[in-house]
Amino acid sequence: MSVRQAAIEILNKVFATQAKAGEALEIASASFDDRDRRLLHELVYGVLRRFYSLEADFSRFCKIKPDPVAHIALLIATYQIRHMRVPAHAAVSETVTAVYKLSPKAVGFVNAVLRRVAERAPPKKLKPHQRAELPKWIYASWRDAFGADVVHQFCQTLKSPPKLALALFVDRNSWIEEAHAMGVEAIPGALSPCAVLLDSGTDVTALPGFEAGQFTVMDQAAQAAVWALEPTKSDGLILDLCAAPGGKTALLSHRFPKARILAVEFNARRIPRLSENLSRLRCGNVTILQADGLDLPLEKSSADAIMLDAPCSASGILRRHPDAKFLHDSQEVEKLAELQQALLGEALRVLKVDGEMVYAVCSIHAQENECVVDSAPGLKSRQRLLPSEDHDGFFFARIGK
Ligand SMILES: C[S@@+](CC[C@H](N)C(=O)[O-])C[C@H]1O[C@@H](n2cnc3c(N)ncnc32)[C@H](O)[C@@H]1O
Repeated sequence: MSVRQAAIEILNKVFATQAKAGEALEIASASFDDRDRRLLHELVYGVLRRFYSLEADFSRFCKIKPDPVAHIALLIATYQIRHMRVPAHAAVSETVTAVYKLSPKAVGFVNAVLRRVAERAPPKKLKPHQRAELPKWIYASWRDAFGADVVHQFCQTLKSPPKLALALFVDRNSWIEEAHAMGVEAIPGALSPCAVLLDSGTDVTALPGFEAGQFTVMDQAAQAAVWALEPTKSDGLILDLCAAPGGKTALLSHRFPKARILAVEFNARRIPRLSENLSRLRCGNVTILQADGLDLPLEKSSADAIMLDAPCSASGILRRHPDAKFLHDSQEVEKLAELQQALLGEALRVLKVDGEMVYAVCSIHAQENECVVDSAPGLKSRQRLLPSEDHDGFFFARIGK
């Protein structure tokens, strides 16, 4: 199978069956060498990031509605013509060959449309949601919440891959010095005392301390949510609800080495990875519990502190996971908000009086943010970080009892 064919199939799975792009890519990548794997990755993520402007571009030349394969092929080829250093004739012919294998009757149509795309400049005017590369409903909701200028500004940052961010469990200055000595550019992150930022393509396995579990990959906005937790007792019981794959558990474990940490995860299929990560990151004070965060097998008022990193629509991490904008609609966001509210209620049941918890989500929709926490009587503070060049969008709130 060619790279373009694989890209069409992966994107089709994302659009038609709401598959996660990362998982589909991991499966498909196994049959390609490094160079083709990088190309496949770039085609899939490039199209997901710039879907709306690409669609507006080629649609000018479509007299009929393309079938799903033709639609995705047009996205892929238009992406190559506009954003990659692939000669237009090669982008067209390679894509047309892939269409021939997957939907032969669409070949003539795709070929004709792509030739027009290659001859013409991109459209001068795009609708606001197309400029922001967002579905209409997300654009409208964020425009109303944050203002059009702010949305357009942060959406610019969503069009390219993010920096690599690490949470370090060793002295940050010494680690950065070691990285510099190896010729690796690394700078401290401003949002977390243990964050460092590196170029997006950096190979983590070649960095100092990888084998020794001295760091984990985690955006610095997510780290800030963990640093927001201020337990009254640093050697008590800390619950990490919704723990897999364990990034925040690991940071909690290293921040509070004397605490007993219980990492709760509902999805049994995610437990092996959680367990593997925690042992690689030397988190000796953590016990894993497979349980439903909505019905915890724990006494009322038994935990000193709780981190609740709730499942969400991932609207804050579109730069990292641009498929998230195709996976949830506004009704699903409402359903997620109900789940988040219920998880918060159960967390507050098991939290000790005078204990403290952090509610966090990597989404910036108000429904999943202030609408969830504002009715909590012990709300102490809340913060929404909008996505930027240096970090993801994130929301976290400190809540006492
Ligand atoms: C946002 S992810 C957590 C990321 C994790 N805290 C980290 O930093 O690596 C949400 C997790 O919640 C889990 N989850 C979903 N519903 C749950 C429930 N009812 N009880 C416990 N965990 C749940 C999901 O399986 C998923 O692993």
